[in-house]
Amino acid sequence: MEKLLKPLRDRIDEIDTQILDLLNRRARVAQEVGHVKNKLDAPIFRPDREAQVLRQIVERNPGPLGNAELQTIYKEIMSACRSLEKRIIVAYLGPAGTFSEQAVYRYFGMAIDALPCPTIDEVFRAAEAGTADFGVVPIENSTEGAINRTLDLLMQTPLTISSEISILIQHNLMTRTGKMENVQTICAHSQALAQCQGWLNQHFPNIMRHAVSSNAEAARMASEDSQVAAIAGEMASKRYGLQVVSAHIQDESQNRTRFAVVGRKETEPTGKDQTSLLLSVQNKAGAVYKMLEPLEKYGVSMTRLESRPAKTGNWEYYFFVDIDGHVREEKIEKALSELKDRVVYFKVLGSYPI
Ligand SMILES: O=C(O)C(=O)C[C@]1(C(=O)O)C=C[C@@H](O)C=C1
Repeated sequence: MEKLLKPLRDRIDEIDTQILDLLNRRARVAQEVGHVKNKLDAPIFRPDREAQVLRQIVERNPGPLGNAELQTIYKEIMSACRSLEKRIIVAYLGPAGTFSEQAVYRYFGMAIDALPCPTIDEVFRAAEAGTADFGVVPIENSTEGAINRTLDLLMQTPLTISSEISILIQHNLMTRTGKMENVQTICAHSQALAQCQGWLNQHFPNIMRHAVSSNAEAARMASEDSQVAAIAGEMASKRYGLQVVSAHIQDESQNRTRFAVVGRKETEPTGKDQTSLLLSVQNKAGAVYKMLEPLEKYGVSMTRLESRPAKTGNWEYYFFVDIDGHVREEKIEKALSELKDRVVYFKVLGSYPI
């Protein structure tokens, strides 16, 4: 067999030499881009440009490699090139090993410094103060609903949303050995226990369940105690050296969490963007309808409308609205300038590629 493989592997080696050369050529050009940006004091990370590169890859892909796999590879290539310009710091809701951390690496690639923060407030503060270049915060979970603290902080922050990431939340049951023989307790965050309730009732109805501060904390406990099993995501199993007993045990197979990337710079238009708005109207009949009328007039499609009770002031609700398009597109500008006159509170949270 080795004889048959040898010539094929020689060809792979040869191609790898070429790829290596091309990657380093690409990296040197990125370094030049970095020098130009430094001179002009321009932002190093450009979500709009990275989105464009990823779209081009899909458009030009002749196969047999799949689009999603190539995009993963390209995210890492750009992450590595970007880190030669500047290694960016990304704050997120810690501890390490959570789905938030997974979202950070999925979006920015591995060549960054991830900064775990104890609360969502701290994530915003780190990005506002410049301790971090960006923050990654959960906005909404498809089974648990909106993350209220994030929505409240988005209202107050000077930061803008520069991108959005959606992560499929897949829970694994894990122990030190990959077996359940000695396990007395299954630990996880209360939300994870809730999301896996049906599966746990069916498979381990007699093992005690214990809610802890995070799934990563459960994984850390399981790594130190063979009587503990943890429910957590892939990142936690890697970080704490655990073996998977059973993968993807969540009751809802399409359990997703959306995260916002918040930063101090606005994202440029790419031609395929979304804008997030925060609005409020007086509590009068037909006010919400009137608020949205300009969107219809200019043919702007709304992809999300979520209401939150206001805590102060003379109105009762504020609305998180996502629309298709970038604030710098003419039709969006027109629609928003009319919409502004019909509301008591108006804030553009950010425009970013979809
Ligand atoms: O085009 C740029 O502005 C670059 O800095 C290059 C590059 C890349 O590797 O393609 C790297 C970082 C930016 O976020 C966008 C793209």
